[in-house]
Order: sequence, then C-alpha cells, then structure tokens
Amino acid sequence: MDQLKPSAANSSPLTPLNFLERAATVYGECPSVVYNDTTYTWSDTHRRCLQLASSISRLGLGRGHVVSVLAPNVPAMYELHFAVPMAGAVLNTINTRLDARTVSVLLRHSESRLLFVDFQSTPLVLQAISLFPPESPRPTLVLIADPDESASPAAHFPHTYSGLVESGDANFNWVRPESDWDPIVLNYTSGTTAAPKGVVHCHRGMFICALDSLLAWSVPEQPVKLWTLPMFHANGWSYTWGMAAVGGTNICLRKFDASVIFETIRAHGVTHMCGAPVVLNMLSNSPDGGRLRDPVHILTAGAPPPASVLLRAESLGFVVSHGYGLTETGGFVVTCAWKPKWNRLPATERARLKARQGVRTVSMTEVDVVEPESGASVRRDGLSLGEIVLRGGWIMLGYFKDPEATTKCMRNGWFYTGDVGVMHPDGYLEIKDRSKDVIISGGENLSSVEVESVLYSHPSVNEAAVVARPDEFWGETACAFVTLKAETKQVPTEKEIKEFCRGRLPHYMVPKTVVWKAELPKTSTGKIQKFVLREMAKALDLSGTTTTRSRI
Ligand SMILES: Nc1ncnc2c1ncn2[C@@H]1O[C@H](COP(=O)(O)OP(=O)(O)OP(=O)(O)O)[C@@H](O)[C@H]1O
Repeated sequence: MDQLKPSAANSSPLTPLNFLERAATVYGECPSVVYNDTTYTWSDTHRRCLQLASSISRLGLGRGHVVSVLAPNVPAMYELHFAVPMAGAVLNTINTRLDARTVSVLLRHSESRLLFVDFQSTPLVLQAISLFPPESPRPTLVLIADPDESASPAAHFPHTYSGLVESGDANFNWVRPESDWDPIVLNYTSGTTAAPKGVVHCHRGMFICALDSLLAWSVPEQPVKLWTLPMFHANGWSYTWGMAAVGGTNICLRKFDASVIFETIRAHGVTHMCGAPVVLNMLSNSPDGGRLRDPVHILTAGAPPPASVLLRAESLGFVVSHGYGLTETGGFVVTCAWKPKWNRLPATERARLKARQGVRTVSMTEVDVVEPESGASVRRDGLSLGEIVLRGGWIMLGYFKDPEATTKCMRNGWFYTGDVGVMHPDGYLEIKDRSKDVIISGGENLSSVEVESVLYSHPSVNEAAVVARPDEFWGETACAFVTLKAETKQVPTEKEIKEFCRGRLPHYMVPKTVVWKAELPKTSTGKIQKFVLREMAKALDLSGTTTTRSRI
C-alpha cells in the first residue's frame, strides 16, 4: 500500500467556498438571505458572489491581499464571506462598535487594501482614516448603501457595493486556494483582556470548523437561522459558510432587541439562532417573551452562561446548547454534548450540567486541562484548577505579524487558551475563569464565574460580574458589580446580597464589596469588560468611597 500516494483526484484543497455552488444546485429556488423586504435565493447568492468576486479581482485584489468589511448583519456582509476569498483575497471583518482609533489601528495593522463600509459606519471610517499617518497607504472605499435608505452619502467612495455586484461577471472562474493552508480570514479578537490580536485561519481550518459546528449542534437541512450573533465576530462562529452547506435561510437584522427577536421568530419560523449568554438573559427577562409556539434552538458561547439564565431561557421554549471557543479556534471546539439520560433530571440539575463547557467536538484531536508548570493533566476531580489546552486541525495558523505571541500560546504541540478550568470525573471540563480574571484571596484561587452564577440566581439580579479588588490583608477580595432587573420593586441591601451568597458559597468566596450599577461595560460581542470593572474596584479603594461598598 506504500505506493498509494495522494494525487490530484483526492487532494484538492478543502475550502468552505465549495458549499456555495452546491447550494445553488440543490437549493437554487429556496431562500438564502432575507433582509426586510429583500429575499435572495441560493442561485441569486451564488451569482451575486461570483459577480462581486470578479469585480474585486478586477480592482487588482488577489492572493494574500486583505479586504476589510465594516458592516452589521446585512446581506452584503453575508455575501462578502464568499466573494472576498473567491477573489483569492483574505477577508477581514471589523467590529462596527469599535472606536475610530482602534479601527484605524486595525486597518493599518492588517494592511487592508479595500474596505467595504456600511453607510451607517461612514463617519467612523472617515475618522479612522483621518488618523492614518500621512505616508500610510489608505484602503480604497466601497459604500454599502442600505436598500431601505433613500439618501446615502457617496462622497469619498469611488465604488458602491451594488455597482460592483452589477458590473461583475457571473461566469467568473473563482480563485481556488492553491493549498488548504492558504489564509482565508484575518479576525481580530474581541479585546476583552488586551488589545485585539489578528488571528489568521486557513481554508482547511474553516472547512472543518464549519462542518464540525453543524454536526455539534445537530443542524438539519434548511434551517431558518436568525442572525443575532454579529457575523463580524469570528465569522458568526463559521455558520456563515455552514448555512450554505445545509441550504439554510439567513434572516439578517441590522439591529435588534428582545421584542424584535420574538417578532422575527414568529414572522419567519426561526429554528436556530446563536448568541452570547447576554442575549439569552435579555430574552428571558423580556416582558415581550411568553412561551414560544415552536422550539427554537439557541447556541450560546463566548462567555460562561449562568445556570439560572439557561433555566429561564429553556422555560420559554428555547432549546439551549452550550459551546466554548475562541477567535483562535474559529468557532467552538468544546460543547456540552447532551446525554439523553440527563433529560430525566430536575430542570435545575439539567441547567447546572449544561452550564459546564463539556467535551471536545468530534473534529478536535485533544482537549485537556493542565498544570501550568509541569504541563501534566490535572486530576479529574472537578476541583483541581489548570489551563485549558487544545490540539486539532482548526486551531489558527497564528497571529498576524506577531510571532512572539504566536509562540507563546502555541507550544509543546498545544494551543494554550489562557482559560482556567477543571476536569470533572465524567470527562467534561468546566471553565472557572480566564487566567487574567482569577481572584487570589488569602492564597486561595477564587473563581469569579462561580460567584457570578450564584448572584445570577438571586431573583432581583439582572447581570453580575465579580472582579478582584486589592486588599491589604487578603491580597485581593471579590468585588461584585450588579445590575438589577427592571421590575425590581425593592432594591436588596448589600447585606442581603452577601447573606444570599453566604448560604450558597464558601465564606472566602462571598463578595466583600457589592456595587450596584445601571449597566455593566461590555464589548460589542456581549462580554463584560472586567478590566474596566477592575479599575473601578481599585478606584473604590483610592477614593475611599463608602456609599456603595461594605466589608463583611
Ligand atoms: N462557553 C464559554 N464559557 C466561558 N467562557 C467562554 C465560553 N466561550 C468563550 N468563552 C471565553 O471567550 C474567550 C474567547 O473570546 P474571543 O476570542 O472573542 O476574544 P477575547 O478572548 O474575549 O478577547 P482578547 O483575547 O482580545 O482579550 C475564551 O478564551 C473564553 O474566556
């Protein structure tokens, strides 16, 4: 058998772009993208992406060039996920909620040549570009006008999105990757703990990721997916490409709140949606809710979902799945794979089990929790803390222009996540913190996630985040920042909150300070910015403010 080698017939590069042509053949007349009054079919999407790819190519963009997009979940954003790499270029989606300075830094760092701009982001982009040093090359701008908006600003834009689509060649021979390892996307991390890092993924990685993510969530053919997760965030956890593989309908929304989500679910018969736990919390606390007529599958990831939030979402008729991943893994690589026997457990126990991050998806090679110094696996006792490490075919190629950071997190054959977790006796892992968020109080590691999950179960608490506050005696103590539910009539006292925690947590984990806030600072992907809260906790000490804190 040694003579049998790979040949051209069996080794064509894997790429998720191949899903599109098949979708046009199989699901050609079925809806692909729906946005307000616009509906495209899969044959429309296929044709439009080819036309756009040919225009991008005609502008001189190709292999190795970065093409950026600043847009919310509108049809153009979906199409660019195919069209940019079909021109051979690398797609770089930028978070629309970043400030001009950060956008400017990312555009320069990525060396972006062409920038597609949603009309609402025009002021942001123009300001970002004005911050470029005079000698820095600027990207060419393409305006994405909204079909529903009559007046769109056209100055500064040599091209429009619709113009590029219309003038493109529907028979374009799209640029296939030469190798599986050719880059397909450059995604910047959320910037929750530090400045965003540029993650590069290849065609092969995103191919595996897209199919694995469909399998892990048991997505059937032709789902109706409501885009509540920004596509700019890790390519919508790769479901942008995945929807083409199963011929799904992509319901696009420019912006949403709970009532828009419930209304859209009813209007379009939504079957699937994704969202960070903050979205689940918003839905389950909304007065617009009520029980869903048909179950809606919701996949949550991006931050630890408190068991009480999972419980409330499921009681409305959402079927919740829980995944864990990083920008560096493209999508989620660990899921709380559900065992049928758990359905016989009481709802609160089911929610507690579902809040665990779980086991590797089928395409990941290995996942472990290891001791930082020795690299040895921690005991499977649900108590011993270690760093979560991953190994598999769709870990990023590395950080763009940052070999040092790449080597730091990819070593000894593992990708080090920077997340701290435990391994339970049944082989399911659970995140206890991000290494930067661990609170060390009196020499004990204190999991902020555990304290938060207790706070979330308090009937008046809407959101909670726990961070370290410097303490002369303990080194650090837990400081809780809490928002209250809108319907809360009587604001609980700090003492009541602490008593509530004391009944459910070891003494050393009970927050020594509780601060009520109208809102918690978040990234655009719904992650609570703990570094901002840590600064606030530090400032509490410095200013000697006593009105919002107390000690036990
Ligand atoms: N299911 C989950 N439960 C707990 N935490 C999660 C889950 N899914 C993702 N996370 C957290 O999100 C992180 C990955 O987030 P992302 O890649 O968006 O950027 P970031 O890490 O928030 O930003 P930065 O690296 O710039 O600080 C993980 O490392 C983990 O801490």
